[in-house]
Amino acid sequence: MSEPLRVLITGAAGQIAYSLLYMVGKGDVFGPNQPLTLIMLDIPPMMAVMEGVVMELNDCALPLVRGIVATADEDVAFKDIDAAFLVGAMPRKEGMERKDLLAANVKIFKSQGKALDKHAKKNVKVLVVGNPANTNALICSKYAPSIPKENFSAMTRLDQNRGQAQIAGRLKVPIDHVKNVVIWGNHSSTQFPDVTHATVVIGGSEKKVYDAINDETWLKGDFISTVQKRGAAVIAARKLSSAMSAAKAACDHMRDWFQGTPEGKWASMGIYSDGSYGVAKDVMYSFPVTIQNGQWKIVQGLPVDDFARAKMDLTAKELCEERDDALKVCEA
Ligand SMILES: NC(=O)C1=CN([C@@H]2O[C@H](COP(=O)(O)OP(=O)(O)OC[C@H]3O[C@@H](n4cnc5c(N)ncnc54)[C@H](O)[C@@H]3O)[C@@H](O)[C@H]2O)C=CC1
Ligand SMILES: O=C(O)CCC(=O)C(=O)O
Repeated sequence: MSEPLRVLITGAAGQIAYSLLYMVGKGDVFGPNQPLTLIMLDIPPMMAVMEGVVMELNDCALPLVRGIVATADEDVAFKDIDAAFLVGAMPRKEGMERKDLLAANVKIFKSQGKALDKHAKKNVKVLVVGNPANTNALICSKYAPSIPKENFSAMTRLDQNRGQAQIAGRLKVPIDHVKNVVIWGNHSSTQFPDVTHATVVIGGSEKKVYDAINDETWLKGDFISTVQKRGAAVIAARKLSSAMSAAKAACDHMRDWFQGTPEGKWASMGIYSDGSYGVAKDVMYSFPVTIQNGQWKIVQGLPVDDFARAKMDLTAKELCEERDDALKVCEA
């Protein structure tokens, strides 16, 4: 067995972390043979709660967990880490848009960017979950100039999972029969969940989702808005934001990043835009990627029609505005 990987989870006393710590600790992300040191960061007023979570984590008796560090000190938390799940941030309440969180949350990611720059391994892989996730990831990377921009990402995997679940439900097939629903852009209500390239195994053969569903009005209407507004629907029902599904999506994202995407399957992740598909540069935009040996590559050459173009541009515009607002907050 190899040396333990040092894995940081921030917001460790919060609701996403409560599921995420267990999933990571039992090997869902780094595999069944990879020992781990779990590092938990939260803010000082949450230390007593975090102590309780540490007790429970110990009581889970997880063989892969070889050490637990629980701290409120960023200098301790970011030391020599291999992977970071940056979850800790304020969640949105009913009636808010995710960008309403920007002023409160972006400063957390400025500070954690600096801590990454100073303390983390230079090949650390960083997943930002805390909202507004894309812009927080961008700010984090800007304050960690010694770490390659490719090592920062924002979570849109929950949106991909939501989209694939909608399709599987409508076609009454198991979820793993649906693949390559793409999320373009921001993890916000402007995102574009795109099924143009998605396929489904149905009746033993692979078909285009578009043909299998055979209802363009739904695919271009309710399907898109259901995925865009799913976070708000969960908040309205639970009075709390998605947590179990967010933790699962964070595991899917990091697992694919560390272990690679299966042959023929794409993952959507918010990554530093290189201008592919005519998208603005210098934003963390969600693209379809394939991953091998820990390196993602944008899936290139997909046809983009006028409908898609308008939606991809709208979400890019929002990201540019968020970036400019966030930089103002950071520089103030
Ligand atoms: N990208 C995505 O798909 C999703 C993103 N989210 C976002 O994830 C974030 C966390 O959500 P929950 O766990 O439900 O919230 P929560 O409120 O249950 O937990 C957040 C935790 O973060 C901690 N925290 C605050 N500032 C911190 C700091 N500077 N360092 C470390 N910890 C800090 C809080 O004390 C709290 O324990 C929210 O911003 C939420 O909107 C949630 C679901 C999906
Ligand atoms: O919608 C929110 O703001 C909370 C959680 C989230 O980002 C989501 O469920 O997609």
